[in-house]
Amino acid sequence: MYVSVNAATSADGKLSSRRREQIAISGDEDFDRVDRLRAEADAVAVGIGTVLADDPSLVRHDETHRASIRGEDASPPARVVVDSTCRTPANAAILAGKPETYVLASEAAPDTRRAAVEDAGGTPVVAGEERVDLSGALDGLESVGIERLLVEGGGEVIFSLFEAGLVDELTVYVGDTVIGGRDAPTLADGEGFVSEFPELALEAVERLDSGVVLEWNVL
Ligand SMILES: NC(=O)C1=CN([C@@H]2O[C@H](COP(=O)(O)OP(=O)(O)OC[C@H]3O[C@@H](n4cnc5c(N)ncnc54)[C@H](OP(=O)(O)O)[C@@H]3O)[C@@H](O)[C@H]2O)C=CC1
Ligand SMILES: Nc1nc(O)c(N)c(N[C@@H]2O[C@H](COP(=O)(O)O)[C@@H](O)[C@H]2O)n1
Repeated sequence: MYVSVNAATSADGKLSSRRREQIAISGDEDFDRVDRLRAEADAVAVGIGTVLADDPSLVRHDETHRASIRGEDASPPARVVVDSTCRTPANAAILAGKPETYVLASEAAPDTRRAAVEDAGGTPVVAGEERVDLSGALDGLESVGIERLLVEGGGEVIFSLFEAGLVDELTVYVGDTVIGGRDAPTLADGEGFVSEFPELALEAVERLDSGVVLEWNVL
């Protein structure tokens, strides 16, 4: 599977404030760029922290761009939540309507929560004992035809993907603001690396809105 990570940070590397509320760091041009990235993906993923903070639907994408790649009848990209214990609320926007939503869970998810996710329209994919085993879960997604995954965050999931060596490409929009705060989420949180830091090769730099888009391949 090809895994692409895209997120927007403040100039000081924050995804949001310490309140963990959704902040529009991107401007219109960058949101349009993200819609094109979504259109190129088989599925768009976020972690449960992002679902609980932002309640995203992940439905919006550039339909014209998708049709130009896949034809007019192409179905929209599927949605994915990384959610060990199936905490995704039944009324979460990410479970509403179409397209399909895969909930990547672990064995620790109680049967009642798995059933609640299914009743709300989601499809659990179980990998790992306590937390989601991301490598196994992505294999599960591949088995249902997902070859290109766009991950939008948040910082915990992005770090774990890097830690597991699963990221192929990283794109970051750096906006023109400073958020600050030691408890505010950053692009890659988790425990952090202390050695053997992932290495990136800079592929492109583009001015957009009042910020810049940086695109790296992961070596
Ligand atoms: N500016 C931007 O582009 C974006 C900003 N955001 C912001 O980011 C914040 C949310 O980020 P964050 O709190 O880091 O949450 P995440 O969305 O990264 O979700 C983290 C949760 O995912 C679950 N999880 C399951 N398995 C794993 C695993 N193997 N590795 C890591 N996590 C796993 C964990 O919960 P459990 O154990 O219960 O399963 C964990 O707490 C919000 O403030 C949101 O607004 C989010 C996306 C993009
Ligand atoms: N690219 C980007 N720029 C920002 O400034 C953002 N705040 C985000 N957030 C991500 O977008 C998701 C919401 O998407 P929908 O409104 O459902 O289309 C949100 O959950 C974050 O993952 N992204």
